[in-house]
Amino acid sequence: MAPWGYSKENGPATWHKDCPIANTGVRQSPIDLITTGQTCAKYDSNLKPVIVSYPAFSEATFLNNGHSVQFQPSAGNLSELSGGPLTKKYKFEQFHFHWGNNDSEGSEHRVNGKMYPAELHLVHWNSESPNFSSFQEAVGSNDPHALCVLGFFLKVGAENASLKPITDLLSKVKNAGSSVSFPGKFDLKAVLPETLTDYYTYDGSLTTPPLAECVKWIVFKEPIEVSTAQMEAFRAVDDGHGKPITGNYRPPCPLHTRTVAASFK
Ligand SMILES: NS(=O)(=O)c1cc(F)ccc1F
Ligand SMILES: [Zn+2]
Repeated sequence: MAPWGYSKENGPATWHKDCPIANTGVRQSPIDLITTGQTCAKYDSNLKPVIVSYPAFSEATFLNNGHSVQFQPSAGNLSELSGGPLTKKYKFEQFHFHWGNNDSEGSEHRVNGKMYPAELHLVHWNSESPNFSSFQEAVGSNDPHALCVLGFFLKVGAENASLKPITDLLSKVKNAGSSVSFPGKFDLKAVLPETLTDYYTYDGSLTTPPLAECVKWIVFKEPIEVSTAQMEAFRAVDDGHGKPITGNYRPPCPLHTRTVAASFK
């Protein structure tokens, strides 16, 4: 079977062939975050602000893996996540993006059916579990909260100076399989909104194969602005089959018996 992707031949509707959980799973991601009505997100006053400790990364690789672009710091990175719905401390692993080929599509999560042009995922793994001591082990652990992914919507507006070092590098990883060592330091904290208080949170999965159901999702209400030029830079990245990656997002999955909590009214 051709490796998975987002085309007609190998896209989300075909993933169940190698990954049955795509169709049988009851906590798959992404989902449509509904804010009113029956199955809507429920305000939980116990939900605290998310706490991130992201010292500027000094050593990292930026790569195009054919289905996204990913920023991966060296193993020594000390970036951590806690607070919010979490009871443990999580270690930062990588961040990557999902985007579309126009501004009306591209995000994986949706809000009342609305898609944003892109979505940033900050991936972390529980560094306090006795059952695993690496990201890869965490993914294979069957622990329901082995991973925590922070999702931020991107919307088109002013140029994002904090993300410019990343979007300026996209042309250097145009070819699938290419990677560059990130020049200088990158301050991820500067990319995020000041306050990480307003978010949706629910139990879900990886949104690409192996679709493991091990993710505590935290999706922030407040989008991050990027310019049209910055969005266009994502759309020029190739998928390894001579075509640009122009829609590396999985459609929303059924909620089943899950509930979504909101940290805000
Ligand atoms: N899109 S995702 O954040 O669910 C994700 C993160 C990984 F580390 C691996 C696979 C994934 F699909
Ligand atoms: Zn992702």
